[in-house]
Amino acid sequence: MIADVAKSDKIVVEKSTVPVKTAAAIEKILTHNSKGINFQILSNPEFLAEGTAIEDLFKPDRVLIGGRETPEGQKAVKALKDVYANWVPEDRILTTNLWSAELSKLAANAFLAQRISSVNAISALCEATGANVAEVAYAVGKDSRIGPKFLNASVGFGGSCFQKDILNLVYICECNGLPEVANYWKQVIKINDYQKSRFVNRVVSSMFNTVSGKKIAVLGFAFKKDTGDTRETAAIDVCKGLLGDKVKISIYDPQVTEDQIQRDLTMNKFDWDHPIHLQPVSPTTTVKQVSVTWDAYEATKGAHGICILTEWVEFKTLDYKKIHDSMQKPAFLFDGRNAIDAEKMREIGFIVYSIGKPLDPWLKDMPAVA
Ligand SMILES: NC(=O)c1ccc[n+]([C@@H]2O[C@H](COP(=O)([O-])OP(=O)(O)OC[C@H]3O[C@@H](n4cnc5c(N)ncnc54)[C@H](O)[C@@H]3O)[C@@H](O)[C@H]2O)c1
Ligand SMILES: O=c1ccn([C@@H]2O[C@H](COP(=O)(O)OP(=O)(O)O[C@H]3O[C@H](CO)[C@@H](O)[C@H](O)[C@H]3O)[C@@H](O)[C@H]2O)c(=O)[nH]1
Repeated sequence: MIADVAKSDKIVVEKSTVPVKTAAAIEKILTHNSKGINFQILSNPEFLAEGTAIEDLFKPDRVLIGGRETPEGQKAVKALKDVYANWVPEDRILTTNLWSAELSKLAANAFLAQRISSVNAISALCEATGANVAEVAYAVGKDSRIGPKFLNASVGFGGSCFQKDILNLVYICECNGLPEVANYWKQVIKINDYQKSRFVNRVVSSMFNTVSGKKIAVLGFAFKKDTGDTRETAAIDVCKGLLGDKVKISIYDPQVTEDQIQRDLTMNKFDWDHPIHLQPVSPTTTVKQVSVTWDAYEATKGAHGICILTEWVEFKTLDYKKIHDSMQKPAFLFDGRNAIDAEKMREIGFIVYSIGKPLDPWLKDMPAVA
């Protein structure tokens, strides 16, 4: 512990995303072990996103520093502010009290995830009514009070942060006797789970209500493009949902290894959060119905359907005519990211499902039961 080795006063900075009041716990532990040394705890949450980490570091929307409202606390805040001031404009460095900084990080992620669940909820209604979610999101986002970012309907948000941080927020609400507020935020996760199962149901119902014995190619396994991270990726739940129906799945992702995919599909939810030596995986527990390829054409060869689950740019420029020729007919394409031009795919001969877009007559005849 830092208290064991510190020989002079220290500033301790929380960078990780933590429950509100964590600084108070750290402060207590350090003070009780301090041997006369003073510790100032600061909250300085990290807002970078994967895939854009360096950009976010150099040009952050804001830097947030929370500290005690005492002269010592404010001195510590200033010391950290001076470090950031080397490359971040001063008006982007916000200073608050400790609890505001800790809570702002959780609130920011909850708001971001809520936007995705909101547009995903609307995507279900678009499919039911013939509206187009891209047009709706564009029109809604043109309102400057709402703004255009983070309104892309998808198969569901993933990543190590959103779900964990909302559950963190929910837990804090419950601990503070606020069950209504807790339930409000829980709903963001419920809609995300609903979106993933809705996608699986759409795949199964379109393919004559069963995928048993069929081959599905999954293009993209990472939780978003430009990362090999698979934590909480929607692909895990979609693959597990399909595997319930004895499907054969062939997966291609430019950044994710076979080992990682097998581990994800055999592991229980949240087990990835444990140290690797405690993870319950052995070579005998691989999923036999799943194969992993290093080529999109190999993955799709002989397949009955394709699911696009990550918006990798290279998926836009694949030779879909060649892919269609190599597939079983009718050939299905389920685009969980609205990543490709559905009209062009229809011209090639695919039966296409795009999240939140007007449905093919084929899909209308086979409504998915969510
Ligand atoms: N990944 C991101 O893009 C990102 C962005 C902003 C904030 N964050 C936050 O940063 C923190 C780290 O995220 P990450 O993606 O680097 O995670 P990570 O899983 O890669 O790293 C977490 C590390 O903490 C260690 N750890 C876990 N529990 C521990 C414990 N009880 N005691 C000591 N060590 C423990 C793990 O062994 C691991 O080395 C999280 O709080 C996350 O919410 C992450
Ligand atoms: O319009 C959108 C935007 C994102 N997503 C999905 O949402 C998830 C999260 O995306 P993103 O936020 O870009 O990635 P993260 O790296 O998880 O970053 C989030 O989580 C980090 C960890 O807390 C924060 O620091 C960042 O600010 C916050 O954006 C991914 O599955 C995306 O595909 C959508 O489905 N639709």
